[in-house]
Amino acid sequence: MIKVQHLGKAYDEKGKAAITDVSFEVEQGEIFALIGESGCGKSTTLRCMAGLEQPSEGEVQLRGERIIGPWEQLIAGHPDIKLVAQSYDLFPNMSVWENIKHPIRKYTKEYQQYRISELMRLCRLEGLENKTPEHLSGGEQQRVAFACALSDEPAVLLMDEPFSNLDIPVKTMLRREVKRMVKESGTTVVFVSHDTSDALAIADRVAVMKDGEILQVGTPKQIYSEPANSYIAGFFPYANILSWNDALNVLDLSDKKASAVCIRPESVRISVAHDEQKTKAKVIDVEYAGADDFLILETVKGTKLHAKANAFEFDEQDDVYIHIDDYYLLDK
Ligand SMILES: Nc1ncnc2c1ncn2[C@@H]1O[C@H](COP(=O)(O)OP(=O)(O)OP(=O)(O)O)[C@@H](O)[C@H]1O
Repeated sequence: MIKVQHLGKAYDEKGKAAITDVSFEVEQGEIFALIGESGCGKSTTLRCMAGLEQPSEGEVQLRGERIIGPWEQLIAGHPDIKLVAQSYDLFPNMSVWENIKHPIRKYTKEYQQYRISELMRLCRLEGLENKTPEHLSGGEQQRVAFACALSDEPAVLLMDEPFSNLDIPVKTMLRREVKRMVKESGTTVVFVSHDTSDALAIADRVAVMKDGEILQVGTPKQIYSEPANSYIAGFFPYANILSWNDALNVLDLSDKKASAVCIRPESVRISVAHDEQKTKAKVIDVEYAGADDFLILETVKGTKLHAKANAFEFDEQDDVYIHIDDYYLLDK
């Protein structure tokens, strides 16, 4: 559906390029996430894909046709591609109904009625028809922005940080809703986020960006369990990225060679019973987080590890024995 080929963008001819040689493809109906730290070039990539930014190099194709940049046409953008910006861009003086109607105002009254009612249902906005954006919660405004973007049935929906500025319960609910709405409508979606949990929760595939370049593209499972390098491995919270020497303190790595080792917190198995076969460690911190508690452990040889465990079962200074169930070797 959409093909990004060797895309490059330098805002300032003398300065560093915002993105360099960015390439990936997105299938029809797929949810694709671009993740990376602030300033790594996610929004620039998205804006080039929407035809709102002129690429310095490379191109973006929609169904095999090049997206024309803003310097080459009078009105920037592409009719089949909609971008939902971080600011939602709703009309403040219009009701929810009128906001959703705006992109399809040229169609017949009957079609408008049918389409808006369908979107109100799809985006769970029933009952909010007459409210203006200022009287809606953040999550509701986000759903209205989503309905507006979907109203003219774009082939591709681009979303810039759709889940930021939302509290955790709303964010969790909205991620689930977005996935349902997108899969139900068959739209192709590319969204950007600096939060790996967004990508893991709803994306079919993920691209990790750093300093304007794509480091790895894969399914959430591949990115999580086969990270291409330590940066990607460490981009997920609580990952243990150990130097080779530190790793030797907790793992038998004979016959193996790498520059670093990644151990996920859920791979650190903890027991309290004395066991000569296991590595002795001390609990140095306990972090309560409800469903996902974490311990910080330190082995007798000084290697620190995050471990997932029921925090109520442990106290600081407890002696424990650990076994590493799984790990990944990292080359750089
Ligand atoms: N209009 C612009 N003019 C000049 N430089 C820009 C412009 N827009 C972005 N940049 C620069 O390009 C780089 C990439 O910015 P971009 O907004 O694409 O990153 P991002 O990953 O989306 O960041 P964030 O997550 O903070 O939104 C940054 O160094 C930024 O300062």
